[in-house]
Amino acid sequence: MAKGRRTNLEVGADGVALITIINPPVNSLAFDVLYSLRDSYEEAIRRNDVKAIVIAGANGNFSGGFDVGGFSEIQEGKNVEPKPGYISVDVLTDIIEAGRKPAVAAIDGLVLGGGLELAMVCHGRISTPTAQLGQPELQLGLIPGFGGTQRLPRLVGISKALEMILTSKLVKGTEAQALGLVDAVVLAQELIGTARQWALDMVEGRKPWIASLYRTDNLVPLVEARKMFKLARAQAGKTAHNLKHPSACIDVIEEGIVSGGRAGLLKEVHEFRGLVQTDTCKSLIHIFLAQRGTTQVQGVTDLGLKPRRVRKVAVLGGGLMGSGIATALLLSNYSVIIKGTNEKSLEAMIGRVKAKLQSRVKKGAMSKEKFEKTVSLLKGVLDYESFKDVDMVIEAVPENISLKQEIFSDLEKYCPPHCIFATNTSTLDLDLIGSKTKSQDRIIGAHFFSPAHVMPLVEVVRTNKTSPQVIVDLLDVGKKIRKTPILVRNSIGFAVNKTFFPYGQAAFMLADRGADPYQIDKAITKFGMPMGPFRMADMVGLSVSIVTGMKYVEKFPERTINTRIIHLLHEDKREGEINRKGFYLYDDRGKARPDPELRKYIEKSRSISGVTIDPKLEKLSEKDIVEMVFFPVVNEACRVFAEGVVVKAADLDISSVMGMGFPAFRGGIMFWADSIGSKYIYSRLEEWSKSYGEFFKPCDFLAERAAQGALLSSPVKQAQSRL
Ligand SMILES: C[C@H](O)CC(=O)SCCNC(=O)CCNC(=O)[C@H](O)C(C)(C)COP(=O)(O)OP(=O)(O)OC[C@H]1O[C@@H](n2cnc3c(N)ncnc32)[C@H](O)[C@@H]1OP(=O)(O)O
Repeated sequence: MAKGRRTNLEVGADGVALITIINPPVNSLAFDVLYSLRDSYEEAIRRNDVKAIVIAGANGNFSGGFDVGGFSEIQEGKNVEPKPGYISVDVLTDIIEAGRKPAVAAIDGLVLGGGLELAMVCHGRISTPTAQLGQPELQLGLIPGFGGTQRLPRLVGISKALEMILTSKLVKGTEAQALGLVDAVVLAQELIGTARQWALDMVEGRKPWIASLYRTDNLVPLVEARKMFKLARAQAGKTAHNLKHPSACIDVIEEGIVSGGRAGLLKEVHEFRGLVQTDTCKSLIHIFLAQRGTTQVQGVTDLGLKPRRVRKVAVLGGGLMGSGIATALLLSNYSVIIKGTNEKSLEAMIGRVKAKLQSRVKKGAMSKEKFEKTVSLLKGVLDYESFKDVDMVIEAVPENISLKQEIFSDLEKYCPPHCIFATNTSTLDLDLIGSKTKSQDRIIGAHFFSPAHVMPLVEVVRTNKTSPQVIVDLLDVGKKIRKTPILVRNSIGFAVNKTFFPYGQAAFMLADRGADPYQIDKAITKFGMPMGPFRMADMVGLSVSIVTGMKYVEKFPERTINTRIIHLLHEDKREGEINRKGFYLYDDRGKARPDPELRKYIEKSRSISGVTIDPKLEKLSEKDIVEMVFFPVVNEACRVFAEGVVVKAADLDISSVMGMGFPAFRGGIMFWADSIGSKYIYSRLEEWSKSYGEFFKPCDFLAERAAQGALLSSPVKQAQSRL
C-alpha cells in the first residue's frame, strides 16, 4: 500500500481489483479514506489488467459509515470537499457508479450510513448472513448524505426505505437479501471469492450490471408514493415533534421520486449541508462521542490494566432492582446466582427474573429456546456455600446500613480474594458500607436505574480506596451488559440523583406560588423530556421521592424548598401511579389525567409553608418554566462537576440523557447550558434567588465561569486530580 493510503488495491490474476478499506476499528469513512478510495478506484479503472472491481473492508467490517469524529471539520467550515457534493455526486455517482467497469461490494460486519451508501453505489452486493446494514444518520440529526435517500428506496421500495431510515433500524444480511438490498448471501470465507466471480460475471453479461440510482422496478405510482410520504410525515410529527431532520429527509426522498434520482441527490447534498450545522446535529454528535468517552478515564483506564474475566456473578436481593440487575446479566450470558433468605422469598425472586425474560418472549424479542438457555444460567441459593468461585457480587438489598455491613463482612469470608464487591446503594455512603471489611479496595458501587434491565446507564461509584483494577473490571462488565457506565465519586446522590434533585424541587416551588403543575409538565415535555416533574414523581412513587428527598433536605437544608405538596398527597394515601392517584389520576391502563382536586392540596401546602401566590409565576411562559426548572439543575450539575464527582462535563451530559431522559438532541445538561451561556444562566438564577431564596443562588463555580464568560464544560483541573 502506498504511504498514507487508507485503501489497499490488489489486482488478481483473474483481472479483478480488490480495494480494501482500512481504518480501524470500524473502517469509518474519514475524508482521507474517501480520497484514497477515489484514487484506488480511478487507478483500477485506468489499468488495463483490471476488468472488474470488488470493494471490501478490512478485518470483518465493511464500514461503520462516515467518520463521526470528522463532522467537526465540516461544522467549522473547513474546505474538506473541493465543492459541495463532490464525494456524493462526483466520486460515488460519477466515478464509481457510472464507471466503465463493474463493481461489487463484499460486505460483512458493519455496513452503516456512508458504508451502506458506498455498497449501494456498487453494481452488486454480496453479504455474509450476519452483516448489519442500515442508515442510522437520523440518530445524529442528519440524513443519509451519500445518496442513501435515493438508492435505498430504489432497492427495497419506498415504504421499507422510509422505515429503515426513519427508525435507524439495522437489518441482517439474510433479511437484506429478502428485501433485495443484497444479491447473494454467503459465508464469510466465501465472501471475496463469490464477489470476484460475480463481478466477472457482470463483465461477461451473465449477471445484470445495474446502477441503483436509475432503477425504477421497485417504485410505486406517484399517487401511492405520496400517500406513503404523508403517513411518514404524520408519524415523524408525532414521534419527533422537536426535530426538523426527519421531515427534511422525507422531502429529499420525495424529490427523487418526483424529479428523478439525480435531482434527489442534489437536494440531499443541499439539505445535508444545512442539517450538519444545526444545534440538533451538533448535540447528537456530541452525545455519540461523549458516550464512547465515558470509559476513558485519566489515571484509571490509561494505566495499562486489562479487565479481568468475570464469569459468575452473585446478586443479593431479588426485589425490583436485584431482579432487573440479574436479568441484565443473564441477557449478556453471565452465570448468575441469586441468594434468598428462605425458600419462599427465593422462589419469588426467581419468578421475577423469569417474568422479565418471559415478557421478552411475548414481545417476540427472545425465542423460547433462548429463554430456556438463559434461564439455565440462573441458580437460586439460600447460603453462601456456592460463592467460592464467584467473580463479582452485586448487592441490592434494602437501604439499611447495618444489613449491608453484615453482608459484606460475610462475603469476605466466603468469596475468593479476587471477587469484586459491588453495591447498588443509591443513598448510603460506600465507605460506611465497607467499613467492617478488610477489602475496601474491592468495594465499588454499581448504581443501576430502574428498571435495571432496560435503563441504559450505570453509575460506577469509586471510593478513595477502590483499586483501579476493580474499576476497570466493572466498567468492562457495564459495557458487556450493554450499559453506558460513568465513573463517579462516592458522594450523596452520585451524579444523576444529585444533579436532578432540584428538578422536582423547582417544580413544587412554582406550584406553591401559583404556577399550574399541569402546565409545567406540558412545557417540560414540549422541551423534550419524556415526562414532566409531577408525572415523574408519580411514576417513581411519592414515598420513594420523599425518602430520597430527605437525604438532601438533611444535608443541604439551605438549598431545599420548604414545600408540603408531596407530603400532603402522601398523607392522603396518594402514592402515584402505583395506586392510581398522585398528582394525576390514572386509569387501569396507566393513562394519566389531571385531577381538579390537586388544587386543594396546593392551597393547603401554600398556607402551611407561608407563601403566597406570585402573579408573575402564575402566568409564566413555557420558556420561563423551562428555565426556572432547569437552571437550578444546571447549577447543581456545576457543583457536581466542580466537586469532582464526575471526571468530565460530558459525563454529566450522558448521565442526564441516559439516567433522566434529558433530550439527547439538546446534547445533555452541560452542553445545553453552554449553548445558552453561563452569563445568562447566572443572571437569571441571581435574580430569582433575590425573590425566592437560596435555592436559586448560583454556586461559586457558576459565578466564576459567568464572570470569565467561560464555558461550564471546560475541564476542572483541581477537581480532576482529586478524583
Ligand atoms: C454521509 C453519511 O450518510 C453520513 C454517515 O455515514 S454518519 C455515520 C453513520 N454511522 C453511524 O452512525 C454508526 C455509528 N456507530 C455506531 O452506532 C456504533 O459505534 C456501532 C453500532 C458501529 C458499534 O457499536 P459498539 O459495538 O457498541 O461499539 P462502539 O464502542 O460504539 O464503537 C466501537 C469503536 O468504533 C468507533 N466508531 C464506530 N462507528 C464510527 C464512525 N462512524 N465513525 C467513527 N468512529 C466510529 C467508536 O467510536 C468506537 O471507538 P473506540 O473503540 O475508539 O471508542
